[in-house]
Order: sequence, then structure tokens, then C-alpha cells
Amino acid sequence: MSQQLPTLEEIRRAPKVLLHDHLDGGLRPGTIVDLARETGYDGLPTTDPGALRTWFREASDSGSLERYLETFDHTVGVMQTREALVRVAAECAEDLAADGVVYAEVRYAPEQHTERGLSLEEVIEAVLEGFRIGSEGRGIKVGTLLTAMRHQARSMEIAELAVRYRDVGVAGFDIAGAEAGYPPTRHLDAFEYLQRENAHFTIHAGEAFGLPSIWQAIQWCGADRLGHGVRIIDDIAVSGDGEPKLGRLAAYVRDKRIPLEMCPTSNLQTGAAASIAEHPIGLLRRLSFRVTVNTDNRLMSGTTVSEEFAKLVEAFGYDWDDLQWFTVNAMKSAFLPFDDRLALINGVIKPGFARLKWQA
Ligand SMILES: O=c1[nH]cnc2c1ncn2[C@@H]1O[C@H](CO)[C@@H](O)[C@H]1O
Ligand SMILES: [Zn+2]
Repeated sequence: MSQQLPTLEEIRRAPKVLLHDHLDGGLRPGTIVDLARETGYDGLPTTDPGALRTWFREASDSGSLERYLETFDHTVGVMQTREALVRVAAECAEDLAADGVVYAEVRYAPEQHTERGLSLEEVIEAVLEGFRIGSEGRGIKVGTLLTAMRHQARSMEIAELAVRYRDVGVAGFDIAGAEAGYPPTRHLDAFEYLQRENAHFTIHAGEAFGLPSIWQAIQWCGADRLGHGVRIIDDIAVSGDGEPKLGRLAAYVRDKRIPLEMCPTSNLQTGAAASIAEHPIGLLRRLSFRVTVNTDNRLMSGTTVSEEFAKLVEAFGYDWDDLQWFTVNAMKSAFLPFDDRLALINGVIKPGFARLKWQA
């Protein structure tokens, strides 16, 4: 086996797992333009798909989560009809499959797609239908996570829907949106309900706000996973001799194997990290936290899972074993029954990486 590091082309062929990807953050620019025309949405900054792609990336590069989130007005704006939701979900599955993703959990907030009269149930069913169409015959399985917006007050309603649809494609629940000022405990009743129902959920925490948010998400709300969680680094002191010392919360997260859904490029745009090389993922991987690698928003961040991996390879010199480790971590952390996770790890992921390692 050669010592060559994995290239982007090779990484694209590896079987990958994606746990943190927003449906309304991954539209094709051409589709946004089509849907705006078809549905009469007239707010787009440009109707040229190439220019629109650039606009999203640049507008998201603000250093602030709040401003990053403003760009979603346009994607959410064109996702207000059943046809639009089916198309966006189908294309999402196609695009992920083309990038070599074999299992994905894609999230979105149903409450944001009812402006033109769709009910929450109609929104959920349209997205499920789109994923069914887009996944068929493409070697990918896509589950959805229903997100509640943390500044709104509909989390209980959305949590109930996540439970109602859990056997037909909804894998779990999440909260997203501006983090500062909207702590996870604001939605405690929804999380307690989900725990009583033996349901799974992740919480965006430790992205634009620090340790108190992570602590609440885990110790008050009972989150199974952390969306981002980068600020857990604030509870790790690296002393003069270079030996990291974990505080109690960081130790708890590592000891309990709580998965971190890390999204490096997104974090650079929102100011949660200064560069890939300085991103906390380097230290957290070294300390064997259960780190996973994700896209967050492929459109706003101009990325794919393969490109996130390639950037990490470049910054940290990761090899095939590292990339397989991230992938197995993600599969272990999926909101999927244990035997299904095991089947994908042993039947798809390990053989896929083994082939690439031998070819390299
Ligand atoms: O990185 C993020 N942090 C917090 N909220 C986010 C992030 N990316 C997207 N959304 C929010 O989640 C909603 C549902 O998908 C999006 O509309 C956006 O407002
Ligand atoms: Zn996110």
C-alpha cells in the first residue's frame, strides 16, 4: 500500500455517511431559479444559476450565524408547494448518492413550509415522497429529521409529528436557528416528551454559544447527539507540556461517546472556527471523541461530504483509516436500528474502504 493521501476523486468513491445536512441548505441553484419562476417568488438576488451559487457562498461568509441564516429566506421561499418539496428532496438524494453517500439523515423545519397553505403533514409527506423517488436504485438510504425552530414555540407539535412518522422515514428530531438567547431548555417539554416516547433527537448546540448550551442539551434535554458541539473545546485545557486536560463536561461527552456532528466549512463561515487547520476537530479526533464529519448546508457552504473530507486530509494529513474511522463513527451514531447500522458497517462501509485502500 502506498503512503499517498486520499485524493478528492478517491474520496468521492468511498461509502460515506452524513448525519447533519439541511434540506433547505442544499438546493441546486438552477432549481431555485426554476421554482422561483414557477411559484412566483420574486425575492432572489439574481436569476442566473452560476451567480446565485456564488451569491449564497459569499453572503454566508459573514462571521455570524444570524447573518448566515438570513440566506435561507430564499430557499425556504421557493419550498412552499408539494411539487417543490418533492423535487428538492429527490434532487437532494440524487446529489448525495452521486457524492458516494450511502446513508444520510437530512433535516428541515416543517413549520417553515406552510406559508402557502400546506399542512405540516402535507409538508412531511411531500419530503418523504421526494426522498423515496430520489433514492430508488441509487444505493443510498435517506432518513429525515424534523427540526423545530428554536426562536418559535412549535417544538412540541413537531416532536409529536416526529413520533407519529417514525416508522415511515422520519428518524428523529432537532432544534435549529439562532443559538444565542434561545437555550435548549426553552423546548424542554418537547425533549421530555421524546424521551418518554423512546425517540431519538439531536440538538444544535455549542456552535454560536458555548458550554452552557452543550450542558443543557445533554444534561437537561437528554440529546443523543450534538449538532456541531465545537465549543466543547472550551472545556479542554492544553497546558504548557501539550497534555490536554478534560473538564467534567468534556470528559462526560467523551466517556459517554456522545456523537459530535462537526461541519468544518460552515463553522468558518459563521465564525465558530478561524481555519480548517485550527478547527477543534483536529484535537477532538486526537482525543478520540466520537467525531463525525458533515456538510451542514451544501449550498451556503459550497461543499459536499467528500470535499469536507478532502479539506481535512489537506489540513491534518488524514489517511484512509482516519476517514473510515469518521465514517464508522457516523454510522454507529445514526438514528437507525442497531442491526441495520451493523449491516451497513460490515456489508458496505468496511468493504468499500478496503477496496480503496488496496487500490491506493
Ligand atoms: O448551522 C446551523 N445552525 C443553526 N441553524 C441552522 C444551521 N443551518 C441551518 N439552520 C437553520 O435550520 C433551518 C432548518 O433546516 C434552516 O432554515 C436554518 O434556519
Ligand atoms: Zn446545522
